[in-house]
Amino acid sequence: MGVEVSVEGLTKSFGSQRIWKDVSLTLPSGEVSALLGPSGTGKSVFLKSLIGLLRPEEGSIVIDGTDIMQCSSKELYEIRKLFGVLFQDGALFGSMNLYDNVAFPLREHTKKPESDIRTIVMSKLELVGLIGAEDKLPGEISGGMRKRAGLARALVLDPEIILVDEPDSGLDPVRTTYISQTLIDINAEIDATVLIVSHNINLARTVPDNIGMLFRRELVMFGPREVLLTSDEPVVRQFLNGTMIGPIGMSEEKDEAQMAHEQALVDSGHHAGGVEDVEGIVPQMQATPGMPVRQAVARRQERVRSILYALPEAAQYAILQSLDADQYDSAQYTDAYSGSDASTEVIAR
Ligand SMILES: Nc1ncnc2c1ncn2[C@@H]1O[C@H](COP(=O)(O)OP(=O)(O)OP(=O)(O)O)[C@@H](O)[C@H]1O
Repeated sequence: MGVEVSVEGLTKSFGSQRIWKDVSLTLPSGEVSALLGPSGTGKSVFLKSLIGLLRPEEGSIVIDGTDIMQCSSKELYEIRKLFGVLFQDGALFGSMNLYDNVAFPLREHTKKPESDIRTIVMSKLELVGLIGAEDKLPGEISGGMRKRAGLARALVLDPEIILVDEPDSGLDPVRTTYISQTLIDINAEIDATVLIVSHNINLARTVPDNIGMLFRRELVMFGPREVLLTSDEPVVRQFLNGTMIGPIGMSEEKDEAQMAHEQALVDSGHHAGGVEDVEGIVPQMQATPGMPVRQAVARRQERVRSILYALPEAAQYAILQSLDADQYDSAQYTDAYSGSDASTEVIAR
């Protein structure tokens, strides 16, 4: 099972530019989490901080018992071996074919013979659906194939934590769904802890077990998917529906006057863009039939049961709906609704 990543009070600035402050969250072991947020809110900076490529000025990042903010560079080197990272463009070497690109970390970091390397590389290429394309150069294949090759390379050292930066960027909706399915299948197969950074609404609605969102230099929320997907927070609703009406603006956050002006335009008949209000929760994607059972599902059910009372009412209801009726008698929890605090905005992390 993948390891837990626990972030506490993390703050990052570049010079006088504050990116985010006091970010605390825990990526549960072996579950798939997604970090959403408008462009420029520092999602990639967060991801790079987790692997120690950027250094926040405050806070802790505890991975497998080691705080990488405090540890030695030798310890950080060891911790990094737990990670597989898919950068936005796949970050492949342009002069190497896909086989050599995927084999690269094995040749660099292990002493495995070429016969073992071949077995591993081919199995990862098969997992991402690239068998037959081993001899192609990155420049000869589509963006979607480059991403899948980058994913295969991120997997060869059997990572316990997989970080994925915008798997959907540059892909059409269908290819985005295919790569989403691949991520779920990988989680089923190797039970790694996964963090996906994205602003793709479909992916956010269907892939992760847990969702967080960055906005205005803060983590607005982080928790089971049902919390964000049922949230009434204006910024969350606007983001999920992709409309212009709400606190998120084109280049920076809007002020009250701008919001009032836009609302007046819409009130007088102007289209606010985006999709119709999508209410409720669409089912989460499952591992492809024939793949191993995704262990995260049962673990997560146990986990959300234990924090159910601390969640907003709508999220509690959605979670109860999603739990297997055979295993779970929701009637015994009905009383919990009346006692819960529906105005809770930030949930237990
Ligand atoms: N190495 C760096 N030095 C200085 N500023 C940086 C550095 N890396 C990122 N930034 C700044 O940090 C802010 C957040 O960038 P980041 O790429 O993390 O945003 P993001 O949420 O991932 O955006 P997008 O969704 O558009 O990819 C930006 O203003 C960016 O210019």
